[in-house]
Amino acid sequence: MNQLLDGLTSLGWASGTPLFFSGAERPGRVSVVHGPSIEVIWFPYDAEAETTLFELRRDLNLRPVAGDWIVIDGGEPVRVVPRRTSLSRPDPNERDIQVLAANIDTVMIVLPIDRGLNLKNLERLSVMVWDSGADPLIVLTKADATDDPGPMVDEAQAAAPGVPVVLTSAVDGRGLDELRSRMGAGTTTTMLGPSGVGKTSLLNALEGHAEPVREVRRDGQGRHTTTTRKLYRLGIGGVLLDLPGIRSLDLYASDAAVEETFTDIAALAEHCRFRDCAHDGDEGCAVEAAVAAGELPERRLHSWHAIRREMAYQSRRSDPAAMAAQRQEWKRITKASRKAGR
Ligand SMILES: Nc1nc2c(ncn2[C@@H]2O[C@H](COP(=O)(O)OP(=O)(O)OP(=O)(O)O)[C@@H](O)[C@H]2O)c(=O)[nH]1
Ligand SMILES: [Zn+2]
Repeated sequence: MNQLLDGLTSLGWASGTPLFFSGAERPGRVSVVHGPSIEVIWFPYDAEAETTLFELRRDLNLRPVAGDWIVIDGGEPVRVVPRRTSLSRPDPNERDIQVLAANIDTVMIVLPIDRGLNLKNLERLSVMVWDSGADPLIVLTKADATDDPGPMVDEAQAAAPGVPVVLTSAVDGRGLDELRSRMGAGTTTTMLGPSGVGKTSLLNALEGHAEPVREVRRDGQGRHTTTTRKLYRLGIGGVLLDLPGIRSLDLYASDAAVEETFTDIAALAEHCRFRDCAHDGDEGCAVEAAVAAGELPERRLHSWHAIRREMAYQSRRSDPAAMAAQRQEWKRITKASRKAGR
């Protein structure tokens, strides 16, 4: 059993958290979803990990995503473990919210500073991360390509109050140890950021001390060894989920997540005359007063307005009634499968 627990830890399971399988059930983790099938790294017999492609069962309690813990019984997935955190965005094709990845502890918001820092992207991404339940970490890349990174570190800090900011370079290696120190055994990290910001370079640089997860793959024709380029088992102990699908910046988040990112505006809003003040020409608005007094950058209030507008659009686009009904259905199925499974 101890060896199995070590194996699970190497997939990002935090020791000390409750075990999610019992009896003949076997544990695994979803590394990637290919249409109707899921790739699962799991432990069929003992502590030796294998990767298997399973067809998705229609009656699973949740539609699995990368990062999900999953229970295999009788050679097929029978249950997705309730998620601790989930990263989501509006589904580009359907009127719904799409969960992109599950059970991520830290989301690195990766942005370059070689040509100035895009604060708007930083704010949008932090809202998305706060909403997921994971801890955000701002990673500024390409520090070697700018003479004076200091002011941009300060700007990043001011744009996301309370979120740690790490200055890095894949070229000279600065900041990498600090990232590694946050990626210890039993943690799962992923990276968010637009194309070209340096995510792949960062991963390769971190991987100087790491190796991709390597297991035996069974594909019906026998067994052969392979590597999974989606779920990296880092030398430092943690797991890095590399999810090319998560590179869009569409936003869906709760009001609470916006407040976490805009704590400065939330604090000022306490002093607005009206509780439902829109900070947009309203009488007695303390936020606009702070902008006028030069205490709050105007850009910051513009971002806040833009993000709120976008969220209002997204929530109109998706159908809340249909979503609520779907959630009820999931709950019902989870309960039923728990009763049947134990
Ligand atoms: N000077 C400098 N250039 C870097 C650094 N990291 C990445 N680059 C360059 O930036 C470009 C994009 O880097 P990638 O790592 O491919 O970026 P990415 O975020 O993975 O891009 P996508 O795969 O498109 O999402 C490449 O030309 C890299 O050589 C760095 O630390 N310093
Ligand atoms: Zn106001």
